[in-house]
Amino acid sequence: MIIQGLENSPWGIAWTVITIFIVSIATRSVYRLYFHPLSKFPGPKLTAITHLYEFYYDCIQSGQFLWEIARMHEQYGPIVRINPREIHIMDPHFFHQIYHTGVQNRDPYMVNISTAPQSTFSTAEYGPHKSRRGILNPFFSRQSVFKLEDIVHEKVAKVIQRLENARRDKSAVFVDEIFAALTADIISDYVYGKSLDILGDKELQNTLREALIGGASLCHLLRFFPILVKLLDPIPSVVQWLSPITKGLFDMKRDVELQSREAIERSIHSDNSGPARTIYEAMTDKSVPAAERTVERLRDDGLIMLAAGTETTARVLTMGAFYIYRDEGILQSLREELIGAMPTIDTKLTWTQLEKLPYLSAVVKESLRLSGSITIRQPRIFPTKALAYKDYTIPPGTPVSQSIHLVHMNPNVFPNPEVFDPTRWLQSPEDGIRLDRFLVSFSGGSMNCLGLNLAYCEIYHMFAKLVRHFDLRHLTEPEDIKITRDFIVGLPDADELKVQSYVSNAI
Ligand code: HEM
Repeated sequence: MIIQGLENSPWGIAWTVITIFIVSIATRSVYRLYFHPLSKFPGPKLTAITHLYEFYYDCIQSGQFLWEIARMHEQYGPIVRINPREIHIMDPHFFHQIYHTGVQNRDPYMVNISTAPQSTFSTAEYGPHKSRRGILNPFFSRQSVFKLEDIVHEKVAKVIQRLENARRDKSAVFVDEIFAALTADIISDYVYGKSLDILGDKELQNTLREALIGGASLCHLLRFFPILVKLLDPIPSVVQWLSPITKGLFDMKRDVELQSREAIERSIHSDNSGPARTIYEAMTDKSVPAAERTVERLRDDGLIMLAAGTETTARVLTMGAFYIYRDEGILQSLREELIGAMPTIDTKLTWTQLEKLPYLSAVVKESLRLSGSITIRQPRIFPTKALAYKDYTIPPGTPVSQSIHLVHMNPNVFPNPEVFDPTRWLQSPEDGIRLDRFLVSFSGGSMNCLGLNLAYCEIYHMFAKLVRHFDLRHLTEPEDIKITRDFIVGLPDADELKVQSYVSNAI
């Protein structure tokens, strides 16, 4: 259909291409608006037509789409079509109907954020995910965490020593850096049996954290341009050019790859008798299909465990420490309870004993709620079943999500959601409300967080020791840590969450 009279001119060809492009966009838009299976769902017309809406808020406006989703719900109600193919629900009572243990897949576009395509996290389909996850589960059960609790004790003691040095020197510390060193040291010890020992480094040089921040900066681009995930390994320079802070990510990948090669090498010469002692031993056991015992598989799961186990828990500790010391009443209530349970500062309690302390438990929950540890939504796809919500039937194959951060900031469930108020957790059972159902930091169902027991164990121990030993006077203000952007984890306006404080002895 070249325009008459212009058949052989470059203009004629250009016009034809442009015309075909416009007609195909117009046809697709009409289909998405009026004939698509999601056409009857509420939402702005533009989001129904194009992914550019989401692209604009996340890639151009720097991680803002989550807040745009909240605005859409204000206008259109609890169920909204947030892009041409996805439904978002904002109803905390419906969270566990989306995230449950039945057959469901992850959204293949969303898993690209991990930069580790062979990991369990990036395994979108239910069956393959289940078999990969089955190998890792035993290492993160409550029983396994109990066995390794000494690692947590030892690293928490190192944090206390560092804070003691800062107290003595009267120097201000970045508590976020200390907590990220703690969690990185624990998870590296846990996964490899060899700690990164960042807490032992004078400068707290944390390549793992740098790698994570670099990787997270790419997350939205990777969703929209999955080809970039394929370029990560063969042409890292392209990705580093797009985002220079990703250099740490590639250094990290190389390190983990080396560990993976060594583990595979060891497994070839091992007689495989007795139960696996380390995660890598389990992943290279001869009972695992050979196609799964590859360097890429070990590397990518190793990377995800290190990544997922570091910044998330560190944020809960940072946010919690910030709020505990900003409110004299909260600090005193917590300290009184801890002094009762730990008569001297050297008293060593177990995680199970700490869990029995009601005020500490309430502080842990409130810290999890407000930490914004994972802000990115995690859509689930029901491959064969339709999902009913109120008068709507969501067709099988549709990605459906509910953002953890929006559940935690819902004023109907958590009145004054911006306020750090541990008493809401103590009051709710008295009011006959099961508030715990709405604490969904670790998501839910069979694809939920693998490391939640380890995270709880770390948080309980660190808060107990911190408050028993020290007072903190923050130089950071609440507006500096207010979460305004979503880059997998919640970020403030600045590129990193930072809390700086002076340390003194607990009074
Ligand atoms: C407070 C700290 C943490 C929070 C808030 C958190 C939160 C989450 C969330 C929301 C998910 C996504 C689940 C989904 O798709 O529905 C996840 C997945 C995951 N987390 Fe955590 N996490 C934390 C700590 C940890 C730790 C300490 C580890 C240590 C290994 C860990 C390992 C993982 C892994 C491996 C996955 C992927 C699981 C899978 O695909 O089966 N996380 N986490």
